Amino acid sequence: MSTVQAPGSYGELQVLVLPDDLALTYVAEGAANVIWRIAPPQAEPSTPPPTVVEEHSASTPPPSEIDIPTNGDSTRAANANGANGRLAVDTSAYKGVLLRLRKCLPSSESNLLAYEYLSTVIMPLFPPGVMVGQTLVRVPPGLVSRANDILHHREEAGLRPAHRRNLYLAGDPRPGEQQMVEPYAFLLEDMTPDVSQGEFLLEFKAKWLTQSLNAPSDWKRCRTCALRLQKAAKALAKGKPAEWRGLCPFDLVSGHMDRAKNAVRHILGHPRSSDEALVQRVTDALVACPQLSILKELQASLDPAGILEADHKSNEFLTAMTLRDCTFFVKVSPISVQARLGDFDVKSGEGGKSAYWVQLERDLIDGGWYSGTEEGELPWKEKGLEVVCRG
Ligand SMILES: O=P(O)(O)O[C@@H]1[C@@H](OP(=O)(O)O)[C@H](OP(=O)(O)O)[C@H](O)[C@H](OP(=O)(O)O)[C@H]1OP(=O)(O)O
Ligand SMILES: Nc1ncnc2c1ncn2[C@@H]1O[C@H](COP(=O)(O)OP(=O)(O)OP(=O)(O)O)[C@@H](O)[C@H]1O
Repeated sequence: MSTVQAPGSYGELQVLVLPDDLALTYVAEGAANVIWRIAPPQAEPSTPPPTVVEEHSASTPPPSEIDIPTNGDSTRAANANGANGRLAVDTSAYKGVLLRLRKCLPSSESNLLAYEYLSTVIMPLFPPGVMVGQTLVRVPPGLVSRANDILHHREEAGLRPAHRRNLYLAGDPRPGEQQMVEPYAFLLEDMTPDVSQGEFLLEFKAKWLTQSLNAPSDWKRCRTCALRLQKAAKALAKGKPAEWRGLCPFDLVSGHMDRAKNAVRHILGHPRSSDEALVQRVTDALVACPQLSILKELQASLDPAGILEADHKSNEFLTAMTLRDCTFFVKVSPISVQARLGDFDVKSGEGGKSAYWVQLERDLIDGGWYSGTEEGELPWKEKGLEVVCRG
């Protein structure tokens, strides 16, 4: 796929249908989605294996596969950017994949729209193998209902994070459950580390890799550090603890080993940050990975006017904002470091977000957060603790 197609011009899409009796295990959740490990149901020794759900040629769709009619005329399988451009799914065991089910959050996009955006806008921007592989699948309502039962049980047992309670999965048709239509879900390339092999997973956002074009010419801080300090000052004013030291994206892409290592120490966190060999290994891998330079270039080229002047309805600008908010998943093993990009959430600028972006930028400029002239007795104003970024 080498051209960007506008959403809406999407071709006929072949989508895998998951069996509704898959075994589900809760893995994690964010604000908008819950991640599950899936496995075939326990088969009786004499019964045939469960319905095989995998890719077939367009001319011979299996019974478990459906076509979504759309307004284009091409046919494509609903897979996005796995190791070689497609996510291979071992459906006999669903090995190497996780299931992502969407919560009933009205502000989030439907999975079909999210997939359309991902495959027509985002995926063509990257070479194969640099994104977390994703596949759109159809989920039977019974599967969602069982997943919701698990969430209810976890909540009753006090196992669900407090700030995630009272929000359940979309697509559960049972009366009494939160109602939102969502027939689709994603299979994701599983980045879970094998801790028994000494692996661990790092998750971080590289945020703004180039300076905001609206920052004053005598800026001392990058957009990400300026905003972090502004947020920290607000928290401190309310008597809350605040993390004001963090990853400076400019260090990561500076081309200077010492600065890049400093950024990686923030990503690794304590106590891993004091393992110099590990810091060096992860830094070498990140500075060599294609994702950072691609993100940096795209963020700049897709937002050439700056957030105060940009057309906030243009796909280019909105994609630049998406690329400033995507997540790095970095699996570190004793012998390798594997980086993938994920969480390319569609930004629409709607619901007051566009106005928020403008106001935030004005506040950063007018409040002196870029120039380092903000008012107040703040911890980073002490000699030796100043937060100053370099381009
Ligand atoms: O405003 P920022 O730069 O702090 O980014 C927001 C993120 O904050 P963080 O990465 O923690 O600094 C924020 O992340 P968290 O919710 O803090 O995890 C969201 O990703 C938010 O996007 P949206 O409103 O969900 O579309 C992000 O908002 P936008 O990317 O739409 O500005
Ligand atoms: N491909 C993956 N491999 C391993 N773990 C994953 C994967 N995708 C997500 N996770 C885990 O699940 C968590 C929640 O997933 P995800 O970020 O998709 O949820 P979300 O609701 O979109 O998050 P947000 O709060 O950013 O909206 C992640 O923080 C991560 O720990």
